[in-house]
Order: sequence, then structure tokens, then C-alpha cells
Amino acid sequence: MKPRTKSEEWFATAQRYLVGGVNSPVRAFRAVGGTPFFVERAGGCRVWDVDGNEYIDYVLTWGPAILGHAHPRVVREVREAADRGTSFGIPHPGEVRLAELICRSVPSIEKVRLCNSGTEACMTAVRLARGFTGRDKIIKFAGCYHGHVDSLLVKAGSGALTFGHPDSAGIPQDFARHTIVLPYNETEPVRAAFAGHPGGIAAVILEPVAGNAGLFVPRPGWLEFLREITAREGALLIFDEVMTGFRVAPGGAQQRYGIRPDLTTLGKVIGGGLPVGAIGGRREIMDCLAPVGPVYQAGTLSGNPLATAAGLATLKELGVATHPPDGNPVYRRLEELGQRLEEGLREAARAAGVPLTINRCGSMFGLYFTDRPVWNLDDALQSDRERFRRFFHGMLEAGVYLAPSPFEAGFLSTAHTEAEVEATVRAAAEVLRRV
Ligand SMILES: Cc1ncc(COP(=O)(O)O)c(C=O)c1O
Ligand SMILES: N[C@H](C=O)CCC(=O)O
Repeated sequence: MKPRTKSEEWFATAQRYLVGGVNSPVRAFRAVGGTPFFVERAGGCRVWDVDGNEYIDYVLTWGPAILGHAHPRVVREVREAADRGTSFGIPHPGEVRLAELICRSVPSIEKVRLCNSGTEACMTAVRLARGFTGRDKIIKFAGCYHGHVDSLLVKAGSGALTFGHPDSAGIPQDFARHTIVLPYNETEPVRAAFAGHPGGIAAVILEPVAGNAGLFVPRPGWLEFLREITAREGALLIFDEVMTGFRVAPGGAQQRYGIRPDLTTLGKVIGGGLPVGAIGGRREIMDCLAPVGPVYQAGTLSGNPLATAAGLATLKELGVATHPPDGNPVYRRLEELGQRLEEGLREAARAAGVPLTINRCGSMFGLYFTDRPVWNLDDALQSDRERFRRFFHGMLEAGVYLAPSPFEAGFLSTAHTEAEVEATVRAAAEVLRRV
């Protein structure tokens, strides 16, 4: 590994002009210490920094690059779209095609509204749930991150958790008091919340696989329980599938676990690496959005032709809506690679005598330095973050880029092969012996 001198120079300059030197807090390496590297280019499952170092990338621009970086089909279709115009602010066929493909792929989605980020999608989903039900309160779960939406930045995951501000400053108590925060994977607190606010809860919003506090999966039966109680109480169930959508199955976590939420938020993969978000769900709820209904939502760049071209190219390449859900070869391959990585890392940790809990759902994974299972935020907070920090830097030096926080998920892409997975496991075996 060459010294990261140019990255350091860039970071010094960046800090003069950008807050913290970054445009999104988790990029700043503050959870692990040191200086973030600056990227020169990315291709397939690799990124190269400005000093000429090469890394196997398990961050994949925080999930969207499921085909790897700069996939030829995505790049070609974005170029062709750009030749036809970079933004119209007028309806165009590409946005309809993407919406149709989403509706055909994601079991619960009958209609879609495209927007520009996962944050916007979650903000709109909550507003829509409130508009539809005429109720104010929402339930969210500790450690889940739904973007930087005022009412959802309460006990949030991701950078908010990493930097010790899970309840962000700048959010009036009056907003936050409508958000009820409960522990993930538990049933009694949910029952108690509904009992304590009869007819008052508009929605339960969750990541069906929580990927913003490391990664933890739903306990068997928990999603079914949430589906049942929300339906009975007249509240909406919102799956935030910004991360899991088209990632853990062609139809997202709802397909993998066989649950139909009322509303779903999407982002990341459906934009193929360009800025995008989407809200989808039952027709009668979606039709409460303007211009059909009274809940307002809008966007100058919404349905942007470059983003929809990148998203369409990505979803077509993934073969969504062309195979039965469990017969899609691309997702089967991602599952196999995920399993190989999981088994390899587990064996490496065992051999090194290091307690490591690995949670995985398809091509998403979370690593916790603890010998206990991790089912929720409290469990995640018990893990050894100092050891994670040493592991992260050891892996980086070995040319493997993991997310620079124990409270972020890792991702595989179709561009990763057994060779990269084996190289990663070999590096981990060596690093784990000295952390
Ligand atoms: C589950 C989840 N929801 C919402 C968001 C917000 O999306 P964005 O960063 O595109 O605003 C993210 C990621 O940041 C996410 O992982
Ligand atoms: N965990 C976040 C989204 O999934 C990471 C992206 C970001 O906030 O920059």
C-alpha cells in the first residue's frame, strides 16, 4: 500500500470548503479514526484512490452498486439518455418504465412516486400515512435509519448513531413527541404503544432487515406480528426498503419474508448509482398524493431521465420480474457469494480466537466483535468498537474497503467473484490474529 499522501492533501483542502471535509458524515472516518481516502475511479468491485492504491470494495457507494461500479450497460444507457437531455421536468417514458418494473417486481406495490433520495421517500411515506389515516403518531425502531427526516431522526442509526447524535439537534420536541421509538425485534413494547395511543398511531416504519446499525435480521414471526397488529389497529405498515429493495431478493425483503406492507420506500439500487428514491404501495393510499389527493409532494428533478435510465438498466441486468423470485440466477449467485464470505470470515475469526458475530441477509452483512448474538441496537452497542476500528484499518491496509463504522452494513455485488472473497478472507485471517 502506497502512503495516502494525496488523499491527505485533498482532505485538508476539503475541510476548508466542505463541512468536515465531506458531504455525508459517515464518509469522514471519524468512527475509525484516520483520514478518508479520496477516490480516483471505480470499476467492478474495486475502487482506486488518488495515490494509486486499489481496494476491494464492500461499501459499493453504500449499497446501490449491486452490479459493481461503472457497469458497462448502466454507463451506456446513462450516456445515451444524457444525449437526449439531462432533465426535462416533463413526463417521459423512462420514468413510466421504471415505475412499471417496480410494480411488477415488488409484491405490495401497485403505484409509485419517484423522488430524489431515500430520505425524501421516507419523509413522504410518513406524511402520506398521516394524511391517509388522519393520525399523527408513528412508531419507529431504535437503530433504524430512514434518512435525515426530522420526525425520524430519533434514536436513528447510521452516521447519527456513529457520531453520537441519534437524536439530532435542531428538531423541535413538538415533532419528536409524535415519534415513538421501540426496540427492534420485540413484540410487547409494540402492543403497549398501541394500547397507550388508541386510534392515534398512523404507521409503523421499519427497515425489514436493519442495515444501519451494522446488520440485524427480524426474528421469525416478528414481521408477521407487525403486519397483524397494524392491520388490526388501522395503522399502516411501512417497510423502508431503501437498502433492502432489489438487494436481498428481486422483490426486496417483503418478498424474502413473505409480508405485504402498505407502503414501501425504495432508493439506492433502483437508481443504479444516480440519485433516486421512490414511494410505492397500495393504490388507494398512493392516490392520496397530489395531484390526485390532498397530500403534497413534488420535485424539480423527480423522475430524472439519467437516474431512471441507470435504474432501468440495473433492474434489467438483475433480471427482476423475469424469473420466479426464488429462481433468479443473479440473486442465487449473490447468496452463494455472501455465504462463502460469511463462512470464511467465521472460520478466520474462530482460528484467531476472536469473538465475531456475523449477521447476513443475502448480499448484505454486518460484523460485530462480540460473542453474543445481535438482534437489536442494544446488542449492537455491546460489541467491541475499538477492535472494529483496528480491524477496519488492518483490512484497509490489506486492500479491502469495509464501511468505516461498525454501524453500517457491508455489500457484495455481481462483480465480486470467489477470487475477491477468498482474498478478503485471507486478509481477514491475518488481520484478526493481531486485533
Ligand atoms: C434504510 C434507509 N432508509 C433511508 C435512507 C436514506 O436514503 P438517502 O441517503 O438516499 O437519503 C438510507 C440511506 O441513507 C437507508 O439506508
Ligand atoms: N447508512 C447510510 C445509508 O444507508 C450511509 C449513507 C450516508 O448516509 O452517507
